[in-house]
Amino acid sequence: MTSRSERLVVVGAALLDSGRLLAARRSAPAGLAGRWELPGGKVEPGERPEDALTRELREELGVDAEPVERVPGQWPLREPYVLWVWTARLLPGSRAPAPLQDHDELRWLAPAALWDVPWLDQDVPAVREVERLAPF
Ligand SMILES: Nc1nc2c([nH]c(=O)n2[C@H]2C[C@H](O)[C@@H](COP(=O)(O)OP(=O)(O)OP(=O)(O)O)O2)c(=O)[nH]1
Repeated sequence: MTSRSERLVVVGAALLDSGRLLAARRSAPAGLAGRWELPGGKVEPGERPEDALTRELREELGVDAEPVERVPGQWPLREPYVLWVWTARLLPGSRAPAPLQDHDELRWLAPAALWDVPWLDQDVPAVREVERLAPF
C-alpha cells in the first residue's frame, strides 16, 4: 500500500466488552451530529492503522484498548475516505469509556439491540459485518 492510500483510511473500532458493542453518538460536524458510529478517526501519515485505532480510542474515549482482528471489508465514506474496522478490547485496568471528544453519548449494545440506534448510513454495512461475529 502506498503512503497516499494510507492517508485515506479512517479506522473504526468495534469495541467489544461483556458481549456488547460500544456505539458512539457524534456531536459534530452538523451533518453527522446525532447519528451513531464506531469510534475512531483518520490514520495519520506514516501511522499504522492499528496504532491509529489505539490512539483514537485513547483520545476520544480515554481508554486503553487494543485491536483484536480486522473485520473483513472496507466501506466508502465521504470522498476520499474509506472505513476499515477492527474488533477491539479494553485492556485490564482501563478506565470505562467516556465521551471526551467528537461524541456526546455512548451506549453498549447487546447483539439483539444493535439496530436500536440510528447508525450513520455509511456505517451500516460495517455494523452488519460485526453482527456476523455475534455472540461477541
Ligand atoms: N471515526 C469514525 N468516523 C467516521 C465513521 N463513519 C464515518 O462516516 N466517519 C467519518 C466522519 C469524519 O468525516 C471522518 C473521520 O473523522 P474524525 O473526525 O473521526 O477523525 P479524526 O479524529 O482523525 O479528526 P480530524 O483529524 O478530522 O480532526 O470519517 C465511523 O464509523 N467512525
